[in-house]
Amino acid sequence: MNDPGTTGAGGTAEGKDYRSGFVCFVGRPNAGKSTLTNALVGQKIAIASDKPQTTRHVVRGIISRPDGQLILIDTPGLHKPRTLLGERLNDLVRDTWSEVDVIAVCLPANQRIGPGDSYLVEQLAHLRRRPTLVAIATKTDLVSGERLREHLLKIQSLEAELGITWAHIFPVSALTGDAVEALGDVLLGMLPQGPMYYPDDEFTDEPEEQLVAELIREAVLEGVRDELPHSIAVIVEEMSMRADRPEDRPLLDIYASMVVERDSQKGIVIGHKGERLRDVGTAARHQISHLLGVPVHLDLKVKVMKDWQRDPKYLNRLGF
Ligand SMILES: Nc1nc2c(ncn2[C@@H]2O[C@H](COP(=O)(O)OP(=O)(O)OP(=O)(O)O)[C@@H](O)[C@H]2O)c(=O)[nH]1
Repeated sequence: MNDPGTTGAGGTAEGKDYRSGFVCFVGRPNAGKSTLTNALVGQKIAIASDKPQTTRHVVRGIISRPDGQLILIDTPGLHKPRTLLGERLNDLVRDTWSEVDVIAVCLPANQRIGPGDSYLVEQLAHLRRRPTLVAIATKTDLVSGERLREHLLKIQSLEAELGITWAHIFPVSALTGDAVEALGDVLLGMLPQGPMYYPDDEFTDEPEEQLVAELIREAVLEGVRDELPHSIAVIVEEMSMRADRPEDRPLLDIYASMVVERDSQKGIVIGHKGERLRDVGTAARHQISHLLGVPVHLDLKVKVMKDWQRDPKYLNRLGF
């Protein structure tokens, strides 16, 4: 991702000292990743619903400065996979981690570093291509100087324990703003020289649509697995950012169809007075919105394609 020759999205670097690249904040739930993202990004960005054309990754925020651009990438957490989708999501997370320039591990100062944190760092140690690693001690406002010192030493000891090297160990409070600006400087300083990437993409790439289709399918199957195990497919007909939205309130419109094989199945999927369809829509919308990091409007219809599983024309259309 850090080769400006192949990844530029058409933007221009402002002089030869211009740095740009991709940073991913990781850490256990509640570690303070979102709050820190918002603090770093402050007023200076368009909270990104958009992504640079060069990547399939979810952009969480963009910090643009005269001397560079830092693009914060979002990934879901790693979870014990129970389904193929779960495995693919984990693969996607690891792929993303291998491609960014810097991974910043958020370790809240008010909590002991535990097995979950070690597991995460171990996963980073085993990536096929390991980016620069930074440790961020978050929420420093919640602890005493003594406790913070202990926390920082513990973070440092992970190096020997897990076979990694921190390029920096950085204490910060997103709440008070303490050291946030300095963290931005440090992160930007670690990026390679590169182009100004610009977020002007419209979520058109195929893999993302497939992922969305699968999230919808999972939501549908949740309620009807026994009744209709294999009869449901999902087509994402259209996916685009809604025009004319304020920059800080983006909305992604998704038009999708659930495909069933028979008229009788249509009723099952829709449910009494459309209740099931509404529930599925709500569940899927939350999942998609979480994955893509942008609020979603989901328009879900049900279509009957007679015996689609045996019809090559339908199968092609459904991407099998
Ligand atoms: N005191 C204090 N609280 C903080 C700070 N940063 C975050 N918090 C609080 O910690 C909680 C979790 O913060 P988030 O930013 O949502 O954490 P997250 O890592 O994004 O959480 P997930 O989305 O669950 O992964 C929230 O209640 C924040 O207000 C900080 O610097 N100081």
